[in-house]
Amino acid sequence: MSLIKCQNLSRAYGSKMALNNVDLTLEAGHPIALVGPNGAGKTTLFSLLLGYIRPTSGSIEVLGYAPGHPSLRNNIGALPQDAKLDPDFTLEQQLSLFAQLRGMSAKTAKREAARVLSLVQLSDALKQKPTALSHGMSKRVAIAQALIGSPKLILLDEPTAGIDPANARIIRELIAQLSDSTTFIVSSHNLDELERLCDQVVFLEQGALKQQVSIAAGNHASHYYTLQLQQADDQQVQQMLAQQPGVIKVNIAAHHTFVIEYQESATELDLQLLTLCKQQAWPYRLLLNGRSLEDTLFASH
Ligand SMILES: Nc1ncnc2c1ncn2[C@@H]1O[C@H](COP(=O)(O)OP(=O)(O)OP(=O)(O)O)[C@@H](O)[C@H]1O
Repeated sequence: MSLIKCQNLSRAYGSKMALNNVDLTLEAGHPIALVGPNGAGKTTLFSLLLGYIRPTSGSIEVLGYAPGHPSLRNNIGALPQDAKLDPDFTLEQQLSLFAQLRGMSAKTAKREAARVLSLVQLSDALKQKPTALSHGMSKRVAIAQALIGSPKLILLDEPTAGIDPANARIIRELIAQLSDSTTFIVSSHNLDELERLCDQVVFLEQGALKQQVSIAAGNHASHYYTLQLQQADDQQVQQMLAQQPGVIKVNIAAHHTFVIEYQESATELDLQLLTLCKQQAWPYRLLLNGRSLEDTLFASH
């Protein structure tokens, strides 16, 4: 059984199609990235999966059930984009309450509150009220809430938006650590972060599913090198790289950064490229096996 199965899924707000005929099947496993420009329909998809809103047409199943089904109550958790905590209650009180709403006894719920707070490295804040927390800490508490009951699926809408690198790292490490038992779907605009975290990317644009790419180890790395120089005449370098044996195509991905697509048979191209840098006295910054997620999604083919 698939984790998520959407067939011809559409959702309109008035005349606006927020999602348009999306067919999507996702299996449980490593974290999945959900990306797309503002207004692409990411939050709408999350809201549909959680059963907060209903499709205008088409079908949607989570773990074989329609969203909102009681069997999903303990199997799906979420961090909404604008998660808010009640300023008047301690974290222990709030998280215990959420655990009780998921069917736990008061005693178990208290233990669960302590467990999830320790997962986000905030055990010391158990008796504190949200007003005592920084923005990054508040976000971690909101994520702790999504972890209550160890659901099989957790949807995280921009979990690291607006928080500092140290807090973002704690969140990333937590997602990686829990991924054996929970599948995370992470919506974010930070492609570098998603690339480090996720194996699969779902790309929405204007309500339509544009691409579904696998970035599992080596998968999108194959047959691409990314070469970055400290200084270069980009057009000239592009031309010379394109003339190398085994090279299919060279794109200028950014200032002084070249994505080189090559034939499988060109096994020594890395050496060739470094030799060329030396011969031409190009000051090189890095040579990377593969290409960035950004380039994978947005390169013109
Ligand atoms: N409640 C609503 N009423 C009317 N239109 C809505 C509503 N919610 C979303 N939309 C519209 O649906 C489209 C998809 O919105 P959605 O919030 O799902 O996008 P998103 O990909 O999450 O965007 P962002 O990256 O900005 O969070 C947008 O055009 C948005 O304006």
